Amino acid sequence: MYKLKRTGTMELFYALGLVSVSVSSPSVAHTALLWLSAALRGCALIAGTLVTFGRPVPVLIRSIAVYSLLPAVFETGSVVLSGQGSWCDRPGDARCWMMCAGSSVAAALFWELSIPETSGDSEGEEEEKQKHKSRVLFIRVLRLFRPDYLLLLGGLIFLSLAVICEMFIPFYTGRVIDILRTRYQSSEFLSALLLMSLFSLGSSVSAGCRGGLLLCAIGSYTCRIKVKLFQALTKQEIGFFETIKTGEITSRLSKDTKLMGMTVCLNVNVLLRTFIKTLGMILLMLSLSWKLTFLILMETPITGLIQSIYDKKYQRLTLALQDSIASANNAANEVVSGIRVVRSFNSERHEARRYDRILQDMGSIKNRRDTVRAIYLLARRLTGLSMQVLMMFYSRTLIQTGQMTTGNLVSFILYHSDLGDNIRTLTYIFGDMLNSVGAAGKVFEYLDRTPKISTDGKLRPDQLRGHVSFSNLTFAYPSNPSRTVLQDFNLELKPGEMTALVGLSGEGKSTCVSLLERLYEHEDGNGHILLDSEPLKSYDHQYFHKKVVVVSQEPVLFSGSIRDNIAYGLTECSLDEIQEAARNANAHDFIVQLERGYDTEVSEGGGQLSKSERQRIAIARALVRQPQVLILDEITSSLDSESEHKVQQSLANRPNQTLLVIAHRLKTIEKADQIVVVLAGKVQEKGTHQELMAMKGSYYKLRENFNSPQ
Ligand SMILES: Nc1ncnc2c1ncn2[C@@H]1O[C@H](COP(=O)(O)OP(=O)(O)OP(=O)(O)O)[C@@H](O)[C@H]1O
Repeated sequence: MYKLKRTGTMELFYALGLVSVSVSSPSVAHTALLWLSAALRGCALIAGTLVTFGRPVPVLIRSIAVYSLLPAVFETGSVVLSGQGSWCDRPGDARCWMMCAGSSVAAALFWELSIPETSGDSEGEEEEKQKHKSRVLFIRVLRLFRPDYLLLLGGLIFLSLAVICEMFIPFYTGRVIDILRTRYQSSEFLSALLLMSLFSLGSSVSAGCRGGLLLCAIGSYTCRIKVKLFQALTKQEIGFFETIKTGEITSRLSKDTKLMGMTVCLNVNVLLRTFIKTLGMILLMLSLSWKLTFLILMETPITGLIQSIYDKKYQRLTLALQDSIASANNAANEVVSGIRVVRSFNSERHEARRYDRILQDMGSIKNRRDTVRAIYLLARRLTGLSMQVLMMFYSRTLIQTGQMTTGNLVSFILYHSDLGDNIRTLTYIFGDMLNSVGAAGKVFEYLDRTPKISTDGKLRPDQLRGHVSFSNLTFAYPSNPSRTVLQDFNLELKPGEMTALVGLSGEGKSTCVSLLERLYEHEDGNGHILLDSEPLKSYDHQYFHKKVVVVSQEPVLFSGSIRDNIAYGLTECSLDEIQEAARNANAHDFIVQLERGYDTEVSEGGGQLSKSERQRIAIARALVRQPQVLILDEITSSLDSESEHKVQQSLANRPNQTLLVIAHRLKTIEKADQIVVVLAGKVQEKGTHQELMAMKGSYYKLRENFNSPQ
């Protein structure tokens, strides 16, 4: 006769009439009673904490939940597995009480150490927002896959087929063993063997097709995103490139776009495959022995928790290690590139010590990472081993009582060894998916960015005179907004006239050119720049850059032939036009002397040409467009006098062109119609050479300085 002892909380329930059932053996009623008492005990204790603290304390709630539920879980487990009750069938038993109290404290401690509470509401909200953002990003990444839906669908179908086939292989392995162990019937044996081979073949073929289709989808997706991102980047204003490091941009283009593709394809592939496989395996295991399945599933939360803690810690340390490797490389690079300074300041020892310190830091991070991995492997092995021992022990009883065959056990063991791996993969993939979605976030940030300088202008007049006026212009660079570079700047460039900007270095001459080229834009209300009385932004982007062309101080050439470089950006340009422009820039003669003439490949940056040759190609590139406004920013420094003469002659052949020249060699601009001296971002003086010399002001002083022996 089984009686509940009237102890503790149970006495209270008893008194309230909630517990009054007596059962002679473990039964459904007894189990229900245990669960009811667990629920009531939990509610009473939680109510007690609420009254005491006035608010729910998560750590206490968790401990109470474990403490209250454990006896019922333990007892139910014992009844299900062995058919006998444990010492928890008597609620007052000290062993049960101690086990529950100890386990709940251990569980609470384990939880607190591994998954600490967030410190405040704002952090919780932040986390929630982050999750929401990740979900939104994930959907966006998925949507961009639209053109590859067919490939993806095919991949997913083959994925499911591969998984289903794979799942049946251990099942038929067990069957074959059973047939061999018991009365052997060749037809049964052969059919089991045939099915096993068919499933193996099906799984291999489907896995191959799945891999191929998904890789195709990733390739096409990554390529599409790269092009989109590249287009978005090239539309950005120059100020954007000054605030973002080149490394960051290239990393978005190469690494993050690839990660985005992986997010959906590889992770979803692995996730789905593992998920379907896990589910299927659990179903098959249940069909083999539901009791044994129930036993081994108890391991799942522990494996999941261990894996998730390990992933978080390991990832953090891996990132730290990467940073540390990068700083060690930086330190070495710095010393190697600046070895002359290091040597002449006798700081070899100092640098060696610095490098050693960085390496030691790196070593310590590496050790910590390896320790975490060792502990993880140990914990994983121990859990797996304990579960295997338990499983073997229990399966012996099941086989002896005829509830299971040896073949079933073999299948079961094969499934079990896979199950642990699958659960680990599932937990890992979730973390990895968040990482990849983070990469997508950075790519979308650039994709969504609206350039600060618009290119929506529509104006394309048939006739452009090329009259430019800067009026009351005030400007500061976006990267240094507190420093005004141009202040109330006024300047007029007339068609058919040559204007020269002169002045000391850093006074604002190139800034005028950058503004006229629309590389930067002044803020509204800070003056105007008008071209034929219209603001620059109202002109069509392509039209504008065909009519207003600059040749800058540093000639930039791109990889491709010389011909491509001269016709750069023009859709239609004949070889005659190219050669004509090259002649005017005094580049034709040296080009035809090259082995492949105009088809000579220019390496990136034009490395194998001299600066003067590169400059002449850059001038030809400007002249071939027959611009209405031509800007030459300090080009004469890299030209010999013959080339300079030739260029001046060809410019004289276009009498209606507006010409703006920046020059340090003042001799070259004496013939200019207007010379403007720029000082501290303002127009200091203007006039012809003769007028300015007669004034004996800033221009005169510049000339004097220029002519005086250094
Ligand atoms: N991209 C930039 N971002 C921030 N400040 C800049 C930038 N470019 C130039 N400046 C600053 O603006 C000022 C004017 O520079 P600018 O290049 O227009 O002078 P400059 O007269 O053309 O000089 P130089 O003759 O040496 O080319 C300088 O003080 C310079 O430091």
